[in-house]
Amino acid sequence: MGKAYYPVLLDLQNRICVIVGGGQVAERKAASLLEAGAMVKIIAPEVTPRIEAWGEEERIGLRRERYSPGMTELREAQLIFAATDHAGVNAQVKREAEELGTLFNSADDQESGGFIVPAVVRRGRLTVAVSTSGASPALAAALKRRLEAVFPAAYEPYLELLHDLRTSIQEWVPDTRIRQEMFRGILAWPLLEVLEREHGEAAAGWKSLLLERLRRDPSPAGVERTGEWLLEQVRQPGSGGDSGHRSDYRSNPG
Ligand SMILES: C[C@@]1(CC(=O)O)c2cc3[nH]c(cc4nc(cc5[nH]c(cc(n2)[C@H]1CCC(=O)O)[C@@](C)(CC(=O)O)[C@@H]5CCC(=O)O)C(CC(=O)O)=C4CCC(=O)O)c(CCC(=O)O)c3CC(=O)O
Ligand SMILES: NC(=O)C1=CN([C@@H]2O[C@H](COP(=O)(O)OP(=O)(O)OC[C@H]3O[C@@H](n4cnc5c(N)ncnc54)[C@H](O)[C@@H]3O)[C@@H](O)[C@H]2O)C=CC1
Repeated sequence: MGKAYYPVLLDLQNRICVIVGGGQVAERKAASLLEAGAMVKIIAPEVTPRIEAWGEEERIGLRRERYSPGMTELREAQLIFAATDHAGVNAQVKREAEELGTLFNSADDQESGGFIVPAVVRRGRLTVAVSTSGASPALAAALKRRLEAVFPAAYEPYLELLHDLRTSIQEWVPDTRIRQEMFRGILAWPLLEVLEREHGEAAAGWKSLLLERLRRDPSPAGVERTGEWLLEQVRQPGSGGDSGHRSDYRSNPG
């Protein structure tokens, strides 16, 4: 059995991340770093057309040179990636990263003692990361594709809504234990089902209705009652009632 890695989610917003190498692997690492809002700097004599374009658009810093120890970019970096096709160069980058005490990723050496990158499914605030600890990157990528089908796009607004409900409940309910019971109770609501059909204003309408109900009855029992009410709306969208939002739901069943 291999070693056990410790998974974390890094906040790299506006942090400098340096990639030595400019091929396919460097491009993939750079794309996900840009998604995370990092300031990416690439050092390589030859780069892919996409990296070239990012350089021209100044979306990344591009230094078209061979790596040599002591470059300013590495000293400023929070993370250092070695992704050249020369094991010797990658090993040199590793040595410098160790001297600097900077977290390091090697594209070609799992024993490098740095961090490794998982395959990722993102749905807004939801991150599902898969790793095989280096045993089979191909399997990590294949499992990611399977998980993409498990998590539909509605998870993005679903998490936004859960976040808003949670923030309000934190204001209304002083007791942590009661809050926790409420948060767990909300997971039983058929919210995902609603958000798969309702978008924009209709979805916002549901949000205010749910918040209003919870505000009047901020308790675990209130969560349960609101869940039952919501289920009723979802199951029998045609049954009576006085809510304009409910008729929105009825008029746009999918
Ligand atoms: C250790 C690790 C270090 C690191 O890079 O962080 C590493 C190392 C190596 N990868 C190699 C090969 C491939 N890597 C991929 C793809 C990905 N590799 C990624 C991560 C990792 N790769 C880390 C372990 C992660 C884990 O196991 O969980 C992903 C998940 C994330 C990312 O890179 O962003 C991304 C998928 C992203 C996605 O699809 O979403 C494919 C498949 C493909 O390209 O379709 C192949 C070819 C098929 C195969 O070999 O399986 C080789 C051999 C090179 C050779 O043989 O020459 C090495 C070196 C070695 O094994 O020593
Ligand atoms: N971790 C991963 O996911 C994967 C890792 N690999 C490994 O990563 C290596 C790189 O793969 P690719 O990107 O496909 O290779 P590539 O051949 O497309 O790119 C190599 C890059 O390294 C640059 N380079 C070479 N010498 C350099 C130096 N002295 N200083 C700075 N840059 C230099 C080149 O200019 C080029 O941009 C492979 O050799 C393989 O060992 C391969 C596939 C996946």
